[in-house]
Amino acid sequence: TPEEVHYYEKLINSEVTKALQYELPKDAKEYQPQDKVPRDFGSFDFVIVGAGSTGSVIASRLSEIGKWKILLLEAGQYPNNFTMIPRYFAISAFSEYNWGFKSTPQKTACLGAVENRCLVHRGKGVGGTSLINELVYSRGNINDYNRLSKLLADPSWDYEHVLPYFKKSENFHKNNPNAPADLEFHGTNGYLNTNYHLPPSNYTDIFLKANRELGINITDYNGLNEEGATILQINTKHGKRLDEASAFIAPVMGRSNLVISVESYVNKIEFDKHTKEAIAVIFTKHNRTYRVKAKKEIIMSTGTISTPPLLMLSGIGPKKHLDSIGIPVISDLEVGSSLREHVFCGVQFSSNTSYPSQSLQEQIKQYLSGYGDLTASNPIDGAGWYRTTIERKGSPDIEMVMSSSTPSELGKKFLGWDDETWSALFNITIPNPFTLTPVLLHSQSTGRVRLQSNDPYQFPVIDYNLLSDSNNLDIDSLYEGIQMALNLTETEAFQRIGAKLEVRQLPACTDYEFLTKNYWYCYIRQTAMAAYHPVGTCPMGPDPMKGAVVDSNLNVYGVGRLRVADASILPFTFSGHPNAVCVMIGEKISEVIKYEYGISN
Ligand SMILES: Cc1cc2nc3c(=O)[nH]c(=O)nc-3n(C[C@H](O)[C@H](O)[C@H](O)COP(=O)(O)OP(=O)(O)OC[C@H]3O[C@@H](n4cnc5c(N)ncnc54)[C@H](O)[C@@H]3O)c2cc1C
Repeated sequence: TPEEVHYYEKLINSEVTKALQYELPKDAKEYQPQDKVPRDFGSFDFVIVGAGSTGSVIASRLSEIGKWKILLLEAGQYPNNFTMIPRYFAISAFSEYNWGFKSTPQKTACLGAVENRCLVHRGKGVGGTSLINELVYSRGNINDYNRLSKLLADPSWDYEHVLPYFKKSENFHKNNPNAPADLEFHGTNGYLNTNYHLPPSNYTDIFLKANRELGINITDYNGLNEEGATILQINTKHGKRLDEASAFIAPVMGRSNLVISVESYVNKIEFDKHTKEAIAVIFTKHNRTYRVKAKKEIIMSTGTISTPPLLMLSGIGPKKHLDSIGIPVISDLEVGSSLREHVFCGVQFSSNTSYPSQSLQEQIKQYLSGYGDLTASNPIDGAGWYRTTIERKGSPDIEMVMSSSTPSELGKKFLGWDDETWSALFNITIPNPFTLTPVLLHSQSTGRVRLQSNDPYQFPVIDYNLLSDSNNLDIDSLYEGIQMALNLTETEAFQRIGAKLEVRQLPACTDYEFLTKNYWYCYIRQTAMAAYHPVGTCPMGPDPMKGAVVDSNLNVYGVGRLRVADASILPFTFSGHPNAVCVMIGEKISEVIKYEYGISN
């Protein structure tokens, strides 16, 4: 109705204005309580901490068992009408739905960002990071899982065994008849709607044609063969964001055995001194402190960046580090010691084909009918998965994403560019710009997450250490990714739209001859950023002496009744985005728990 269109127009204008003025928080002091002695919040069979992509799935699945009482604790709020608009993910990132973390000043990447800090966008709210993500549904490569199961010596993590969980969660719609889809790899009865953005984009067509010219396969990257060019699958329903809470929790909100407590900031797990079993969780809500007991288990699903500080504050972490800040050690484990990330580095081009522009009202009308620009984070949904000459792990190590790229103040803010780099790259008029962005998938470099102090209301110290491997394999791979982007734009398909490289001399790179290999290496270190896919800070593995934090059933080593289930458990980055993997982890661990308690076979 015209009223609805007017409502959304007002909502969008006000959120954009708010986001432009919004300062990301510097700490979690808003959760600091006024009391000291915890009040009793009762007891539950399972306490799940964090209602993000993984925690939402676990809460939904465990509460299927009517006799189990489940508590889901979440620091943030429920999603709203604005977070539901896929196109505005970067605006939602400048609101109370983002924790607002930043990395330490970096030396080998993010050099064009303010203070050389990469922004570490992490969602806060019921839905977690899936409230602000780009909604691409991607599982990674079959070989990622086979490599994982080998490392764990546990066949339950190989692709054959995880595929049923992917299918169980998925409700796949082949709503674009031209999209490549291996239907036998997709599920159609799950909570998680997966489909294609409509209408199909002409730019995507050009991208696929260019790939075909280069002899590259067109493929369903979530099917048998990931490698090749593709049309991305996204998690939306009738054009709206389908974050994991909307998918898995909204349909079961009526269950009386599932209690969700929002605005509840967990700051500690308590253990029985003798048995070292996790028995309670301490959290603050509306300036008060509470203790809730867990009769069976506590499951930490607070994500790759927030799970390590919570474990460390509770006495689980590297002894040396905990000793240095005066936290008594319960289990000496390498928590937070191997942060891994994807790294992206965009390259701009101009063209002679304009992207059709529409009024906001028109876009809203289409959104309300379930299609159009607002229904995807990136309406150009062409992407490719390729191997460089460096790749040795049997799966693509570069993803290429095509997007439209109209420079904006919000884009600058979202990526954290400093004025100098921003002006050099974008403060120029580029006709009909588009961007090709290679993403490094198999990063060799590792970073870490540590505590600043024993104060739970301070943010963690996040050192990405991107592109820092001594053999330069990471930067070599990204350089090859850029060459792939240049090759693609030299095809007839791209030349027909007049594709032309639009890279400027960056002030920080004037020592290098423009567009030589050395120049590109400088360009990469200036403009490459963390791709918001962090994993690895509580890695699964068979041996805690070799850095593992959890076993392959996600039990934390050295203590009892405590599991970690979120992206932090992945010991290496996959050839894909992590959200669908988190959903699979949630499905899998829920089955494992039901089995261990004699509920399912
Ligand atoms: C901009 C952006 C784009 C992305 N695009 C994609 C994409 O297109 N496809 C894809 O697959 N992945 C994407 N990702 C990554 C993906 O969304 C995440 O990897 C995934 O959501 C992580 O899930 P998780 O369960 O590990 O943690 P989260 O979803 O982050 O959940 C953690 C939850 O714990 C809560 N929490 C944290 N600390 C506390 C505390 N102390 N007390 C109580 N609650 C707490 C948080 O508020 C949050 O709700 C993107 C991420 C970003 C930021």
